[in-house]
Amino acid sequence: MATPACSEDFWRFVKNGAPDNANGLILESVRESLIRQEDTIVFNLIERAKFPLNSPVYDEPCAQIPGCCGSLLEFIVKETESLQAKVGRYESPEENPFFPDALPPPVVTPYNYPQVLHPAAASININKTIWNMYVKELLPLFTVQGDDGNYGSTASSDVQCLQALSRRIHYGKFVAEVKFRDAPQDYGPAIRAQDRDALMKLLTFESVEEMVKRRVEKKAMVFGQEVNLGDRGDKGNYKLDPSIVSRLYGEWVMPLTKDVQVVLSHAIGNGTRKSSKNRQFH
Ligand SMILES: C=C(O[C@@H]1C=C(C(=O)O)C=C[C@H]1O)C(=O)O
Repeated sequence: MATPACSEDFWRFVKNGAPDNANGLILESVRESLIRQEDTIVFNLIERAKFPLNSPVYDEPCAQIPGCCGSLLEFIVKETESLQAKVGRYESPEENPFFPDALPPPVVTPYNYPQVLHPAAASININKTIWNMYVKELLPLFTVQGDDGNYGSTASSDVQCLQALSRRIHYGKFVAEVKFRDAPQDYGPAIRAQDRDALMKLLTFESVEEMVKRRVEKKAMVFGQEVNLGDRGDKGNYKLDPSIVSRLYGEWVMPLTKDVQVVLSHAIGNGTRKSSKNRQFH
């Protein structure tokens, strides 16, 4: 049977229980993107680790800025997203805003992104969970305690980290799309039955996850080492603790990526058709 031309056709096939051809190449390209995104995440975390925790960025209202009632981080993320929305960032199926309410429309001609995802994918946004994980759990793990007053640079660095983590975790939408397409005979019944455990089992490749954890740890070692000419390498002294990056992936990034996939399958099972990135799921 020929591969359905577009996502809509494909999902009709799934609903009808019709088989589809597996296409390993597609999963391969999704995995390649996830691997490349690791570089961005590790670099961004190394950049953020230059600053101490600087807790006022997160804990205190930014009283000096007129019209701002939340934290400095909230302010900078909202302003960044507003600017980026104008140039069409959130038209991309890879991007999900942290503050989707009242984003301005694009002022540029929209780029014609290929519609590869099921329409329900646009309704999935777990950025609230990602925000809480980053601020409450991750930051205290990889920054040193303290306050150097460098709040603007710290918050700018947080924007990069949050956006990179959000993109990676929401990439679960693409992982789900290719995995469901590759084996509709397995995923179709689990989606229709909304069987979370069965879906998790199908989606999980433990050997891949082990490899991912080892690779990101190695990337943190390579990217975070002191580079000297000659032999004076400062071995074992890293800008970011590599074991924390491995933990980040094992405890949060990969489980949340799979959550996105399961939430998507529920939305599909529930027949979510009309959707908008303006909805937050928790
Ligand atoms: C992304 C994949 O699916 C799952 C999620 C993974 C991840 O988030 O990196 C890794 C392995 C799988 O358990 C994959 O199979 O490559």
